[in-house]
Amino acid sequence: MGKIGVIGAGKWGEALSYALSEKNEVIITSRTSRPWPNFRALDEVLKCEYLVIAIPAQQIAQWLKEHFVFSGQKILVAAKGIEASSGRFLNDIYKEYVPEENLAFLSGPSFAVEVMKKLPTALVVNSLSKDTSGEFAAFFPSFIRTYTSEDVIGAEIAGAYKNVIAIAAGICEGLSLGHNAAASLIARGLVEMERFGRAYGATQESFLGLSGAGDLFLTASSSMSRNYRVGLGLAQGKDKDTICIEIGEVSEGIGTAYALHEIAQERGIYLPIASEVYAILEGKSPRQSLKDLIER
Ligand SMILES: NC(=O)c1ccc[n+]([C@@H]2O[C@H](COP(=O)([O-])OP(=O)(O)OC[C@H]3O[C@@H](n4cnc5c(N)ncnc54)[C@H](O)[C@@H]3O)[C@@H](O)[C@H]2O)c1
Ligand SMILES: O=P(O)(O)OC[C@H](O)CO
Repeated sequence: MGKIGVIGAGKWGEALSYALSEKNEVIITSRTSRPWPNFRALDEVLKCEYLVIAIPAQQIAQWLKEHFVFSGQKILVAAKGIEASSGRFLNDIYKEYVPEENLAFLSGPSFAVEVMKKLPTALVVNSLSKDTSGEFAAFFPSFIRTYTSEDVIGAEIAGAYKNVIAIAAGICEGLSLGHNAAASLIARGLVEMERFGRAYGATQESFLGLSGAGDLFLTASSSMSRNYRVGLGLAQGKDKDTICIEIGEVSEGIGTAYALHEIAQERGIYLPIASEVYAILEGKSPRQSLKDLIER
């Protein structure tokens, strides 16, 4: 198998580098140097035929502008989020630099810490090009089952939106609202995600499978999720900046909630849970949000 370059050595970049090393030669780079044998300078990694980019959604546009040079690479995007400042999906950002047939997007339930332990995992590689999705899917190790799909927009929306519902689920747990409320929130969250996706031409299948329901069930039911932990913090009355400092890792649900709020306003799409998450991030009382959702 060919050489794969991973860009971004946060939790997910590190886990993907580790997993992909089972069958491939993998090198990794990041802003901060790491004492790993396969750590290399960005220039060298950019020369790889296949790149896996794990830089968060809120930073990727700037990073591409400053550092990326297209020379025919195929790229697997590992981030899950919508750009808050513009409401742009990752596909829209990347395709300014890379032909769409060279782009693939990774989705599905996948905590990095479990991948690092080689626990069984199932993921979807989504690309408009069957060749590109097939090539990336074949790179994954034996403990990761991969599927392929052409529903790029569905996978992207599902992966980003579930982070916002996970924040809501953390709030639900933090307020001790019980299992009935948690299950209702997850179920209605899935309906909301799918309705939003449909407005962009996504298929229902993506939301019922690993990219949607699978990742939502994982993230919205475990304090291993950073987004869920943001919700726990909000329920305790902490503000988002304090919570982000305490967590110390990226929570894509925050930026994505702001992006969804903007899109919902512009396009007149009904997103009750995401709208309440946005309002809570802006300081609304979680109990008032609950009341507004229940009495709606
Ligand atoms: N951790 C997981 O379990 C997991 C699983 C699936 C998907 N993801 C997604 O992967 C993405 C990355 O998450 P993570 O867990 O690695 O986050 P993390 O907080 O562990 O690391 C973020 C990484 O991004 C890099 N980064 C941040 N700003 C940058 C910039 N301006 N330029 C270059 N690099 C920059 C940081 O240096 C760091 O290496 C997110 O979109 C997340 O939703 C994470
Ligand atoms: O820890 P989170 O909330 O960023 O979630 C990580 C992954 O997206 C789970 O699939």
